[in-house]
Order: sequence, then structure tokens, then C-alpha cells
Amino acid sequence: MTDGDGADWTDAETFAAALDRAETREKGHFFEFFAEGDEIEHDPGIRLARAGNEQWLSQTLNHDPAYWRTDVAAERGFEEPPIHPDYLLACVMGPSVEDLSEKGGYFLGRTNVRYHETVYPGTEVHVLSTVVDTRTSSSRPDYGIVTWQTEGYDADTGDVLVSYERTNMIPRREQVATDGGSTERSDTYTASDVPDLPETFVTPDGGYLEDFRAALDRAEDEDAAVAYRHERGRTMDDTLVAGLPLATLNTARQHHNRDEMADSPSGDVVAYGDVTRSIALAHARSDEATYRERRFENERFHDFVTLGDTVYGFTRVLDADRPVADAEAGAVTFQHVAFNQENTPVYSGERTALVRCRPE
Ligand SMILES: C/C(=C\C(=O)O)C(=O)SCCNC(=O)CCNC(=O)[C@H](O)C(C)(C)COP(=O)(O)OP(=O)(O)OC[C@H]1O[C@@H](n2cnc3c(N)ncnc32)[C@H](O)[C@@H]1OP(=O)(O)O
Repeated sequence: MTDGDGADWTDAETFAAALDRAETREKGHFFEFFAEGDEIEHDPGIRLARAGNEQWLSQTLNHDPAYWRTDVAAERGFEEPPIHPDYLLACVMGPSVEDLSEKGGYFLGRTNVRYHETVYPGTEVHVLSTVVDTRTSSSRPDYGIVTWQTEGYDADTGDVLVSYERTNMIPRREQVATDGGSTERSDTYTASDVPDLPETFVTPDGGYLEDFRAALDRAEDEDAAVAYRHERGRTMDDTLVAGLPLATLNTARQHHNRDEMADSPSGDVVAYGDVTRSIALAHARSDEATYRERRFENERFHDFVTLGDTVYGFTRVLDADRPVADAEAGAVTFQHVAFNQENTPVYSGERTALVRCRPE
């Protein structure tokens, strides 16, 4: 095979020499690119399709029929089966990766996740991020830490659908002197991540609002916590690790480039944080009568999840309100932990959802 100048590209040496001389057209941005207050519109945007929603829900075990059965959707007060909040969130973060984090680095956490509207299939979503904080990582001189506020909004109406603050480690173009912190990995799950745990755990009798309220009352009498694990686990396969993030336009090499990841600390591709969390949340939701998702706070990704790892879930119930008038549901605040087959926590976060009252 020769081109016009007679170069033989199938000759290994010729091609290796060409690659050596070639400049790489880079993707993504280094830490130095980001300055507080900068606004970045993420051009790809995304169109939310029912097929993508159903693929996400089936693969992550979020088997809640309100998201595909019209009769159940109507009973739950939706116009038609809507887009699931986990899928919506992942689809808003996905198109932002190319601009914000494709250069590499780790998704550390997210907070202030708010769902502003119910979203239906066919919605075109545009995504906008604002840099809210940049700082040097004291423990890893090759990285800085950036926090962005991101909003996904309806391209037709301009209404904000979901918003959150996300923090990543981002590689620096230039290394800087640090304050001398260690570059060793710290214990990634610290006591401060979990409220103090009493000796005794109480498990609710069921998944309705009354069950959570009764369990919290019982726990208070016995100086116990309402906490339990969920039985299901989900082993991370190619569909979950590479397929689902790509379906949200997430271009992070961590999920789909095994060649590049072989030399990274994880040694292999790692799961998209939104997939890992959605699986643990699905395990939790399978033990509760969810009505609506409301908000998430203090989400942290503590450790890598790689191909072949299995994701399980653990839940502590922190609070349960009285029913909201007319909705026949009330707010429950949970702390969820995703953990792997070695019982290592990989994700934790606080979630408030409306949970249905027991039917009459
Ligand atoms: C979409 C996507 C990628 C993308 O987006 O393209 C992804 O899905 S990718 C997959 C999901 N992700 C992961 O797989 C990461 C799992 N995780 C780990 O493997 C370990 O966590 C670690 C190796 C990253 C770090 O390990 P570690 O060094 O032991 O961790 P820590 O010392 O706790 O944190 C180090 C510094 O980050 C500061 N820090 C931590 N958390 C927060 C937070 N929430 N807000 C603000 N600052 C924070 C901390 O304050 C410290 O700052 P300093 O460097 O200044 O001390």
C-alpha cells in the first residue's frame, strides 16, 4: 500500500517513524484552562429517547414500571412514562465530559443535585457549566481540583431540568510545587463520610412511608439506626462500563479505552460513576415504594469500579416526613453506599425521595 509519494504505510518502521513525527490533535482541557466564573456551553447537547431510557433502566436494574407502563405512569401522576432521573442526570453530565474532563482525572463527587421538572422522551437538552472553584491538589502535584455548576435545560423552553455541582481532579499541563502532602492514596472512606453508627440496626417491615417512619420510631426507642443491605448485586460488564456512558455521549477514556487505561492506577477501564450509583440506587429502590426523586447531596466516589467487579447496595434511613398533602407520599432521606465484592465502599451519597403511603 503506497500513497502518492510512494510511502509504504504497511511497513512497520515507516509507519512508526511517521507516528513519531506526527503531532497529536488533543482533546479536552488541562487544569490551567479553567478560571472561576467561566461559562462553557457543551455543544453536543443530547436528545432524550425512550429507547435510551429503557436501556439504562433495564441494565442498571431500575425496574420501575412507571417509566414504561402508561397505566402505572398515570397512577403516579405522570402525563406519560417519563425519563428516569438517573438517566437524565447521566445524560446531562455525558455531553459535558468533552469540555470539562476528557483530559483525564477522576470524578470525585457531586452535590446539590436538584430535579426541577419531570422530563419526557423527545426532549432536547442543552448543557451549560460554570466554573465555581479551582484549586491545587495538595496530595497530587500532577492534578488540580475543579468544581463546576452544571445545568441541563430544555432547548425549546429554556427551563432548567436538572442542576448540580460536580468536582473532578484534572491533570495539570505544568506540575507545581505543593504544600508537601503525600501522593499516596489515602483511606478513601473515612469515618466522617458516615454519621456515627449505633450498635443495633433496625430493618423496616416494608417499603412504604409508614414502614420507614415506624422503623425510625423503633430505632429511637432502642438507640439504634435504621440500616440494612440489599440482596441484589450487578457485575460490571462491557455494556455497563463502556456502552452506557457512550450512550450518554460521555467521552471519558476511562470507560472505553483499555489501551490507555492499562497504564493508569486502575489498570483497566472503570465504570462511569453515574452507572455505579444508579445500580446501587436501583437495589435500594427495589426495597421501597418510590414516588419521585427529589435531590442528592454529598455524593462521593471513593474507589474505582472495574470490569468484573460486582456492585451491591447498603442503605441507612436518616429521616422520614409526614405525607405531603394530595400526593399520598412523603419525603424520606437516605444515605446510600455502593460497595464491591470485597465490601469496599465505592460510592456514598444522601438522597431525598418521596415514598408512597401504604395503599388503603
Ligand atoms: C465521568 C467520569 C469521569 C469524568 O468526569 O470524566 C467518571 O465517572 S470516572 C469514574 C468515577 N470516579 C472514580 O472512579 C474515582 C474513584 N475514587 C478514587 O479512586 C479515589 O478517590 C482517588 C484515587 C480519586 C483519590 O484518592 P485519594 O487521593 O485517596 O482521595 P482523597 O485524598 O480523599 O482526595 C484527593 C483530593 O481530592 C479532594 N476531594 C475528594 N473528594 C472531593 C469532593 N467531593 N469535593 C472536593 N474535593 C474532593 C480531597 O480533598 C483531596 O484533596 P488534596 O489533594 O488537596 O488533599
